[in-house]
Amino acid sequence: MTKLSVNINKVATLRNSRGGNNPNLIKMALDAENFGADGITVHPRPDERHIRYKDVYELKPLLTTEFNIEGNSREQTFIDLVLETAPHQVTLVPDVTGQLTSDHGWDTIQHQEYLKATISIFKAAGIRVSIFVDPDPRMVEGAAAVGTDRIELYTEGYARNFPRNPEAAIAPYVEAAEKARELGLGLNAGHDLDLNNLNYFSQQIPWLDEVSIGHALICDALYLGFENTIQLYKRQLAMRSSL
Ligand SMILES: CC(=O)[C@@H](O)[C@H](O)COP(=O)(O)O
Ligand SMILES: NCC(=O)COP(=O)(O)O
Repeated sequence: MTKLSVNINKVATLRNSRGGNNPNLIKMALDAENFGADGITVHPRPDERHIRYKDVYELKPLLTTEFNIEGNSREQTFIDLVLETAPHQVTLVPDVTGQLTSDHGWDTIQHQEYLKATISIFKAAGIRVSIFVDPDPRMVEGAAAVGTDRIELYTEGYARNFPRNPEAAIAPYVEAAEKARELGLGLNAGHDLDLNNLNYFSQQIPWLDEVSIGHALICDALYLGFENTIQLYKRQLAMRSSL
């Protein structure tokens, strides 16, 4: 069954807006686990506008589910943070400095040497590595060649096109996911997944290992409550019907 990793960046964004500790990020992470999350994802950025490096150090010993740290490994501070906190998984994302949010995957061919070297650092420390890629079979082949354990498919394009034409929206993702399976890569997905588009994605690619979801899930929680929302997302991943 596909795991749900709850991205708590937006909880930190809300907390930081007033400078205090409300909402309490640690409590919300632990509550997310109690409410059924299979993991917690954070994506620290150098300006610490949401998750702070200090949060990551505090979270690690307290979490009981899978901890996934996403970020830009071109920053030495990110590499140090990951090696010092030793999460279950690190997801390498080719962010550029000052980027609003992640908006593209790795070019795994152009950056082959860099990725090989960086992935080997994390793997030597016993940390599973996933790399963020666009749904392009060539990029998936490139990912296998650099030695990553998993890929994370960047799903913003799927989410954007889903309301108009679900079949067309999912097609490149199924192709990329099949390539990943053929090459023996684990498979994650994330970005803009929500209660409307998650079940279809999950049913079309049932071998998906994990989704990480933050923005929509935290927005839904404002209306539906945090516990209920996590359960609703889990249900989308569990539901199987003849489409
Ligand atoms: C890697 C990725 O897909 C992003 O979705 C990111 O982790 C989300 O975090 P932000 O919403 O803070 O950009
Ligand atoms: N890796 C994607 C992620 O962690 C959350 O993305 P989003 O749901 O906030 O768009």
